[in-house]
Amino acid sequence: MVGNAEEKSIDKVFENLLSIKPIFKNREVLRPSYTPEYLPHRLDQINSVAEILVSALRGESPSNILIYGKTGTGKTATLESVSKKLEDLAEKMNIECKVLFINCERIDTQYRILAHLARHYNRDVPITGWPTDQVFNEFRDALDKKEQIAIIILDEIDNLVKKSGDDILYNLSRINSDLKKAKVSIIGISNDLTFTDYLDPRVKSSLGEEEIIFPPYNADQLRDILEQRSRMAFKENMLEPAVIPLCAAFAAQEHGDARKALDLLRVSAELSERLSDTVVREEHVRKAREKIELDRITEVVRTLPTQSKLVLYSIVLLDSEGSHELNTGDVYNVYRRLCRMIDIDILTGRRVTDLISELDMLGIINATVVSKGRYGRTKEISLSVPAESTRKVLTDDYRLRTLKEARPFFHQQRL
Ligand SMILES: Nc1ncnc2c1ncn2[C@@H]1O[C@H](COP(=O)(O)OP(=O)(O)OP(=O)(O)O)[C@@H](O)[C@H]1O
Repeated sequence: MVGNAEEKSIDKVFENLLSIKPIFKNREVLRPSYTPEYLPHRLDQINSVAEILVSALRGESPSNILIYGKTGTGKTATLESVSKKLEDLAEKMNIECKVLFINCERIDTQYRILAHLARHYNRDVPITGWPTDQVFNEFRDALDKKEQIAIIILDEIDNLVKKSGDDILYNLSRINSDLKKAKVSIIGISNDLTFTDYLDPRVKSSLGEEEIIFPPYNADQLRDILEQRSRMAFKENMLEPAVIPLCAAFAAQEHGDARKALDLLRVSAELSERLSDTVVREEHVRKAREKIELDRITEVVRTLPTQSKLVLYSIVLLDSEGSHELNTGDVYNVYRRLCRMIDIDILTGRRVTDLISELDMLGIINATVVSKGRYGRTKEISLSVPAESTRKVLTDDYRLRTLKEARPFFHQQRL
């Protein structure tokens, strides 16, 4: 009997859910993996890239390019659309020209990049084990079998250089002098304007033959981007008029990131859908913004090293005790107790001060240096994130689990 009733109520659940009028026409177009055919407010950058790459259609190797811009400014999307157009035209004109996209966040060593390139030209290269020279020769020989142009795009090139140095760039930027038939151009895409400081000057001048900057979007531009996407994503009249301007304004405050604006719009609509609302409203946007921020904080806190988690937990405990003007000494005292409780090495006061600065940089706490006159300087510390959810994420870590029951400490009690 009970089983039957349950079955019926499950049927009802689906019935109810299906009776809600869907807000989305196509949710996928709001995801970062989707690139629209037309990119508003990137015409100048599209023209600059195309003016350089057009040489490939004349059988010449285009100049190398360095592309800079903050995250979410459309660098990858622009390069993807220009590359696709270039390859289509090359095919029509019977020119052998391929654009090879490499994400250096994932493929982040010289060996892996060369192996990836060699495999693209059907060479069998093991995942590890060969000397790098051999992999390089394999790629070069495969490429040079016929007249062709390879445009290698190294996305997130700053990651590659910081992790593995610039040998790969040195080798690739000199490859043309070794090739008889084929030609290679390199395009590096970076979020970090200063990454070329890490490069050998020869690599720097060869890679940076051309430089293109992608500025952040302002609120009006983000609004156009969201309008374009929402026409594809939503059924008609599903958004209240204030929704898109608000998403655009929030994202413009966070360095004009189109990815953030699109995420905010998608999460707002998902929230409205979950609340069985008929349209997306301003309040959904505000709630979605809080949810995204909380998810971000949770992820940052969850992935902190144990020692930083202990420092943060000390601040959370002091905060829950109602101490509003915490200083480094208070935090250090509680931190030492926590370390003893779970039998973990105690770091020096100086090191803990460094960890406090790192938490400040991550936006989890706010630490301001204050002068104590002849007693030197200290930091006044406060939490920038909600204490309860932070405490929960911290004690989800099995090493800190036994601290769940730790009572708030009285920081006046010096050790
Ligand atoms: N002008 C634009 N028009 C429409 N969508 C855009 C535009 N610029 C960026 N986007 C969208 O914003 C998202 C992020 O863009 P993209 O990945 O190109 O940024 P990026 O500058 O390469 O960022 P990152 O440096 O983090 O990789 C993608 O979904 C992309 O389609």
